[in-house]
Amino acid sequence: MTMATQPLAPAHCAGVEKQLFRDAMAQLGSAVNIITTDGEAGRAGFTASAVCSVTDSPPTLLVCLNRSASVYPVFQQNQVLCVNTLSDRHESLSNLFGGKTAMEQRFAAASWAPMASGSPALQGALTSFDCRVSQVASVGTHDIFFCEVIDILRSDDSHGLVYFDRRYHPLIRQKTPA
Ligand SMILES: NC(=O)C1=CN([C@@H]2O[C@H](COP(=O)(O)OP(=O)(O)OC[C@H]3O[C@@H](n4cnc5c(N)ncnc54)[C@H](O)[C@@H]3O)[C@@H](O)[C@H]2O)C=CC1
Ligand SMILES: Cc1cc2nc3c(=O)[nH]c(=O)nc-3n(C[C@H](O)[C@H](O)[C@H](O)COP(=O)(O)O)c2cc1C
Repeated sequence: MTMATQPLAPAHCAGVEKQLFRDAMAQLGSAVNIITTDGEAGRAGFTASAVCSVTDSPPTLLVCLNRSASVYPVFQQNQVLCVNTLSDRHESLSNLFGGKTAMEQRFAAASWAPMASGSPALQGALTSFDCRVSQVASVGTHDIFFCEVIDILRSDDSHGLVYFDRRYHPLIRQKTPA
């Protein structure tokens, strides 16, 4: 079931300038993900760093999406999505899905396979979490999609990708001693 809550009033953010907030948030290193969906409203995808584990019972993660993004109505209607966590080889793909590029052009740059929900999994992603949206909360400019994970694909041998200080950085995987 999907529940929507009322957005918090902007006054709740008063006191810290937006630029100061962004400059500070830029110091939090984060994984980079391409969030995809496919369904009645069509296919769409965007880059997101605002992804977080919520609970393992039931397995749930969250994704924050700006309601002004062109992809927003598609995600809102489809109610399914796939979180594809990127490897160090995906920097240009992340930029392509980071805005302003036509959707066909975004998807043409990589190979995809549908998960059980219909959402596209990125071939070569570190991990793909196939999800059904279970709840939605609106806060300020963004919607928080709480997503129940219904299937997972993993490919653990690539290096990771971190977004930190407004730049991408490879995250080198240490080999486990035999
Ligand atoms: N949560 C979000 O909506 C994020 C959006 N972006 C978008 O990607 C572009 C490039 O971002 P950066 O190079 O990191 O420089 P930036 O100065 O726009 O953002 C710095 C940091 O602030 C946070 N942030 C930025 N815009 C935000 C928003 N509208 N709501 C909540 N948090 C936000 C993110 O943690 C981001 O890494 C911008 O257009 C930015 O809006 C990037 C990261 C997260
Ligand atoms: C590294 C990076 C991280 C981003 N993280 C988010 C995010 O967590 N949430 C979000 O709404 N937008 C995020 N964005 C911006 C969206 O990817 C972008 O607005 C989206 O592609 C929609 O663009 P469009 O309106 O041109 O379709 C991020 C962009 C980049 C480059």
